[in-house]
Amino acid sequence: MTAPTTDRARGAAPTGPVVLTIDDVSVDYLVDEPVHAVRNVSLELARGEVLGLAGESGCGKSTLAYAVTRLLKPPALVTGGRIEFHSREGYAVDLTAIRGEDLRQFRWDKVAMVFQGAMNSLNPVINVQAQLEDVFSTHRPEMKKAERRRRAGELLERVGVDRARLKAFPHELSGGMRQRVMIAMALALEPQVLIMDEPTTALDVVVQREILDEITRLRDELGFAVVFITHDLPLLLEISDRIAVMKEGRIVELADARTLYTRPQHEYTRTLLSSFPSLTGERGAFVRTGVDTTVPGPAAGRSTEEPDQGPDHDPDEHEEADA
Ligand SMILES: Nc1ncnc2c1ncn2[C@@H]1O[C@H](COP(=O)(O)OP(=O)(O)OP(=O)(O)O)[C@@H](O)[C@H]1O
Repeated sequence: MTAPTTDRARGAAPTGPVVLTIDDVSVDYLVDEPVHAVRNVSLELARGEVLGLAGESGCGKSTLAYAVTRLLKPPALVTGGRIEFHSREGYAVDLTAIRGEDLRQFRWDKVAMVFQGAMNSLNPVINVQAQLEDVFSTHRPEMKKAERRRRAGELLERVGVDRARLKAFPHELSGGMRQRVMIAMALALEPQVLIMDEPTTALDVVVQREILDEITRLRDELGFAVVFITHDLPLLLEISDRIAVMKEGRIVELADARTLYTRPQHEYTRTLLSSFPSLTGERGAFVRTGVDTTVPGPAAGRSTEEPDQGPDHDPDEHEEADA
């Protein structure tokens, strides 16, 4: 087991078997003035959990994701640490050492990714069906054409897109649908870890919410773990089991979502929480739970907690959100 990142991380160990261990990982960008983008980060991801990675722009979230997926390119250099994948089948893979064909096989198969703007990386001249089938031709060469075809249709429906869209070209789909196709591709080989870096940022809020619900449902159904990266802390509070807060390349706090929200320990986490008025205003409950408690109805009245904002915080100040 890895040593916890900080004292504050101690109460936030994963509950259950670990699928990914990030142990003391550091990444530098070797430019004129080297940037220490990730500094001694240690994290454990439990099988099937959603781990949110929060922090302001430039704190190193994407660099960490790229280190895990081994997609870093020079001038980036992993200067230390170890990343290990623990397979459901009982073996471990040292992701810092894996190379060549092994790495190519590993990626998508065990750990898949959906990045911001991934929807724009679909090939514009190939229809959705061919792009989905291509994942199988590359990684499952033994699969027969009819099987690939069937699986492509199933995948599309799994992410909430009608099978009739298989023949569509990317430009014929909305942004949300294209992002769903990317999620379908990432899930094609039933990976055990899905890394999502701002996957819904470019989409409008309604579509964003639909896709988040879909990801949560698929996680429940398929049991993969998710590392969900965004600067949008309210969103993470909604969807994550645990949240790691990153600042200047380090994880400064790691806790389950509720604890992080109600009892933030680190000054920076408090600052981050308070920078989202939606979390503390009367609409806070909606932002956190998706249930609008300001509108009378069956869902109204669901209890939510307000964050501990330090000694000056007046607990009655936001009582409407708790009503
Ligand atoms: N190719 C590069 N060369 C030099 N420095 C880089 C490079 N890519 C990223 N950095 C620096 O590394 C640090 C971490 O960047 P990173 O993109 O990982 O942060 P982030 O938290 O993902 O930000 P964002 O939310 O804006 O995507 C930043 O200081 C950034 O300027």
